[in-house]
Amino acid sequence: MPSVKESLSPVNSESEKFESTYSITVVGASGDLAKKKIFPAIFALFYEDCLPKNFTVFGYARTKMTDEDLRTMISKTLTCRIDKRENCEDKMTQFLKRCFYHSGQYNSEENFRELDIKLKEKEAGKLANRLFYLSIPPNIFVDVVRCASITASSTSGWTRVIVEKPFGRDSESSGELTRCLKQYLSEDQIFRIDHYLGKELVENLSVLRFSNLVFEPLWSRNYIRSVQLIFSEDFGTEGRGGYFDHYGIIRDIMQNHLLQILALFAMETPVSLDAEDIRNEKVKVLRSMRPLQLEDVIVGQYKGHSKGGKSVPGYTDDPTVPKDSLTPTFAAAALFVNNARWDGVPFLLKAGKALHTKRAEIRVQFRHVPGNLYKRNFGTDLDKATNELVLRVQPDEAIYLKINNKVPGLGMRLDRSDLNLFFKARYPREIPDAYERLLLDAIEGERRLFIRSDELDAAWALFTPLLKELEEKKIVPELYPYGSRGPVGAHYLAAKHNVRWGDVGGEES
Ligand SMILES: NC(=O)C1=CN([C@@H]2O[C@H](COP(=O)(O)OP(=O)(O)OC[C@H]3O[C@@H](n4cnc5c(N)ncnc54)[C@H](OP(=O)(O)O)[C@@H]3O)[C@@H](O)[C@H]2O)C=CC1
Ligand SMILES: O=C1O[C@H](COP(=O)(O)O)[C@@H](O)[C@H](O)[C@H]1O
Repeated sequence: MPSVKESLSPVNSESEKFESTYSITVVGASGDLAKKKIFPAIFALFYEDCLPKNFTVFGYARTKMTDEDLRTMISKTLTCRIDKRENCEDKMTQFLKRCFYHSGQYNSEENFRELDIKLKEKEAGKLANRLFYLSIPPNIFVDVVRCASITASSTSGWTRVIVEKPFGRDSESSGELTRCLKQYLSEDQIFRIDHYLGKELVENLSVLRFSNLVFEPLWSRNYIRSVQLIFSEDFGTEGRGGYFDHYGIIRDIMQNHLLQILALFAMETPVSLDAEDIRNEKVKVLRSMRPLQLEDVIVGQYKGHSKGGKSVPGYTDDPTVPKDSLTPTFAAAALFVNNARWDGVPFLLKAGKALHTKRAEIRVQFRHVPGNLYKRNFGTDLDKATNELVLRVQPDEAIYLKINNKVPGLGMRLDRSDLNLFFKARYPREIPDAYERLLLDAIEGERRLFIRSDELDAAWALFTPLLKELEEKKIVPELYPYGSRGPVGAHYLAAKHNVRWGDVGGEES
């Protein structure tokens, strides 16, 4: 099977009949994610000449649309990093010629056979590789996979399926989903996407650690005092309340995005960069986690308020959310990896909607310098003198290290300063969206950034008992005002583990 890059190279007419064709079928093409992320990512890959020569894009959904309607939808809703580039319009015109639409039901074998006929027309008897992107609610994943797989055996190339989260709501439903999908697909055809793994700084985490001798030896309980994984959004669940109320912030962000980052952060050195070697190490971390207790977690929910004639809605003001909903829109948790490397180190995870800022970061707080010669220069608060390594995942990607430095001049005054790698300044080019990287990886069969079923099982095994307890005991979330820094309970949780949240220490902390 030629790689995408090989198939980008020119071919002579003799070899043309052995060429591969590629198709991406976006199932749920009329939906929010397809418009916001998937079509823009496919177009960006096309614009950058990263897609194979013979590729076709199909949209599939129940909504009645023509090919032209889909094209109009794509060009009208397209906002991506490319859209201000030169010759974007020409490229768009070329791109749209490769986009087609088929309307059908998600459980209709007949409708998928019709799609198959249209795909075959484009494939023109060549080796046909098909990627299906399931951008649909999870209750119809299995129907679609069943119908799409009927035609898979009649194609000569590979068939792969990208599955969007949520992969179930707990161990049981996730296990059931995996079993059902595996009736029709093998594990290596399933690409479970966690788009945080496709973010530049998350990929860079392993590079930073494993290719820099100044960091790798420090990566353990001997030097690291706490690790903080923080996700905050400055908007609420507007427009997605119905979905969100069934899941909550722990399932929406913590059990997947933050836990995946934790596993990557804490894993042992993999044998190689091969997908299976990396995923083997991640799964070991997930299986080594100490079971989560209720007292390790605090939950919150945002409330509305009005200020100066402006009002913001609370979570339960959303008409699709029950007035008495206890679903958390904020959670903070202390997790521990029970192994020799991380014994006793708290991994503090925090995720919240409707907070004061939109940010995602990884913060590594180091221990105090033993017998610090300069301790009297820091007054009584030695915490202010600890080094901290921050990977700002978004916005404005950056890696910075907080160090202590002498303020120039006479006398001895120390200042906490940053060694700062600000990506925009160092690399003045746009960073591809996570969906671009992940789509390209799926086309190339690179599984490193996708979730394997045993990783998923381990992630749910960790969170399911906690989620059940929160729900059975009807734990009432602490209310916090929309646009605030979240519930104070999060500070008590950190204090219990003798640390402070690094993101609330100052203006540009
Ligand atoms: N939106 C986002 O930001 C994110 C979404 N996701 C996940 O991606 C997937 C798609 O998300 P999103 O685009 O927001 O979803 P939508 O609710 O927009 O659904 C996508 C499409 O599926 C069809 N659909 C919707 N509800 C039903 C239903 N009950 N039964 C059958 N078909 C239905 C609709 O198409 P039609 O009626 O034309 O058939 C709709 O356009 C979901 O699994 C979601 O959890 C993950 C991360 C972020
Ligand atoms: O998976 C999800 O992620 C988004 C946040 O993604 P980002 O790339 O914009 O940071 C979040 O809003 C959504 O609730 C969740 O389902």
